Amino acid sequence: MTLKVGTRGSALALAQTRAVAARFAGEVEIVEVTTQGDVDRTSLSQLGGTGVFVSALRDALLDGTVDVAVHSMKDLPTAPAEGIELAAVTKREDARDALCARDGLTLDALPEGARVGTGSPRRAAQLRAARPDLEVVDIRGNVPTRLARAQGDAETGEGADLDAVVLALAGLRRLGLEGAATDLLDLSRFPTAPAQGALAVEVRAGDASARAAVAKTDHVATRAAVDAERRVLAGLEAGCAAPLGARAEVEDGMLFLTASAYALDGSRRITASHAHTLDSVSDRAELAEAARDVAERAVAEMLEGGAAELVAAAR
Ligand SMILES: NCc1[nH]cc(CCC(=O)O)c1CC(=O)O
Repeated sequence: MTLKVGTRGSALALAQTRAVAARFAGEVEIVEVTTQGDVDRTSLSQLGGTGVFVSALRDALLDGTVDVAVHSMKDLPTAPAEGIELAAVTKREDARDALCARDGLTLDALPEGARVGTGSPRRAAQLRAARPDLEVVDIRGNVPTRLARAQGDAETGEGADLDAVVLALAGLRRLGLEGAATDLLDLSRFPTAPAQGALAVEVRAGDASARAAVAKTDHVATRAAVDAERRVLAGLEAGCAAPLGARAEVEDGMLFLTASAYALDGSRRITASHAHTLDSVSDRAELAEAARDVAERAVAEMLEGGAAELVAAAR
């Protein structure tokens, strides 16, 4: 039986879905599903609510149009979805954000007052914190559209109205556009969205054959890391548009987590870092417990420091 794999129709979604589906067992068919996020041109920060990219795909899964749904994991709301199980979390790509600037410029080398585009309140706050002189411009659209704002038309170079845009390196790589990156922003100064760079593979709850077909693409350490990061989002009751960065990693027998909440204007950053020592780096139950533990401690510390106020300001 052919496994029907649902995806958004954007070039990025198609590229990443094809890449992960190639590793599923048996025959697969890729099915494009249109989501509200693809249709709506409103600013992401205006759209409100979480998961605009996700619900149409989940509906297609639940009504049997597809057997598997592949999402960018950072676009998934943290609330569990009725009737759906997370069958696999793929090994994370480089999670860093990339500055894509005209003339090969780095963030430090951008001229005073340069115009930098992003639709993400987190990236906007981080940019303002690093370079208060920059003019941060709210942009939307798919990756090539956003790139064109800084690069102009692919052939003529005309029509660029920004000096740079910030995009996820993982997305650029999957599209073969990594060459557009002119500066890779380090994760300690620019922690990225929870789960950035990982893909979520969902199946209908209890569908053992679909679960088995995708099982090989599950990466235990990535699952634990993004679980910890997403627990911070949930613990602060923040949505995907919150000015919140988080980075977790399994390394040297420990699960590390660092998370930061920002004031939208970049004037404040509240950071917490915690680690949990593991007896085994491949024991799922222990990793899940470690993720819960580091996230709980980070959330408590951030709330103590006033993070609720920062996150609420972005609603
Ligand atoms: N919010 C859009 C989105 N969702 C996932 C990615 C690509 C990177 C990833 O898989 O995390 C992007 C584009 C971007 O942020 O530049």
